[in-house]
Amino acid sequence: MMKDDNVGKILFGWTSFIRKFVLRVLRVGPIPSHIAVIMDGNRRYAKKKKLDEGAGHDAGAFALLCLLVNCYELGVKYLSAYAFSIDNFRRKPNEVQKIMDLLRESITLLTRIAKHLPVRVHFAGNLALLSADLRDAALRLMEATAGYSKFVFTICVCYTYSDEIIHAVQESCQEKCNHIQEIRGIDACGHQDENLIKLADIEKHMYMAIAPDPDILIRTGDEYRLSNYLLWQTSCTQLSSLSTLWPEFSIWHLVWVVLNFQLNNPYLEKKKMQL
Ligand SMILES: CC(C)=CCC/C(C)=C/CC/C(C)=C/COP(=O)(O)OP(=O)(O)O
Repeated sequence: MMKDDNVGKILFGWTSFIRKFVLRVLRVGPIPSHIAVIMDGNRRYAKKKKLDEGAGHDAGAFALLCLLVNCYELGVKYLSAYAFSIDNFRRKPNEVQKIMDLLRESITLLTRIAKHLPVRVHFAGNLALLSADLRDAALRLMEATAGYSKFVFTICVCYTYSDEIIHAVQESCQEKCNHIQEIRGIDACGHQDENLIKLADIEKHMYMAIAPDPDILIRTGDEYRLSNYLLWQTSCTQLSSLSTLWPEFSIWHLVWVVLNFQLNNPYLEKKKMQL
């Protein structure tokens, strides 16, 4: 279980001189605007440390909140995390329940953190699949932090890219239908091109519309797949697969990944221009 005194540990326990110095040095180079993470290796971490499975996810949530603080201080503007995919509902019921409980605790913790760090928290995914109380807590946190614009933390929950694209297409169709109904009988024939669904319509209705495409996607736990995560948004993203288990992800891994981004940046920028 994540404890409330973790707020202090996350915000103040890590503010060492070395950490601040390292982040300042890193800021000399280009800073990624958006970092996304696939947090693999929580159960393996628990096994390695001879803990129960839930403790691995607790440690993973703590690592994520530390990354949030480090990204904020580094000057990154968006952090997105794949916290729970729709496919994860196929796991054992007690494991699903534990992750849901952890999400609930994380919402409480983030509400407290937001009092110290002006972070906008956004939940991206099919929130209708969450239990009513968890969905309400998520919506309340989104509403409470909606006024912050310096940093956006997106928690992808009940998310898969396939679901995101179906959602965006359905919403776009619905919007066009409403539009056609409005103009029917006035000048419907003259609006044919307007009635076609365009790229901008789809993008507007993506769950991830709140953030630009990620500059870096980190996957831990020695996995090299995208697992239905942000497939639309990652055509020009630097992929960093690390063998580290997620709960062991530290500031040094972040430094390594950002340094690689800085080295590759001229190439990535050139590729973006060619799109
Ligand atoms: C603050 C916040 C939103 C917290 C998120 C909590 C958290 C770490 C969720 C990760 C969930 C998950 C299914 C990870 C994959 O690791 P795994 O369980 O598949 O582990 P394995 O790769 O060792 O099997």
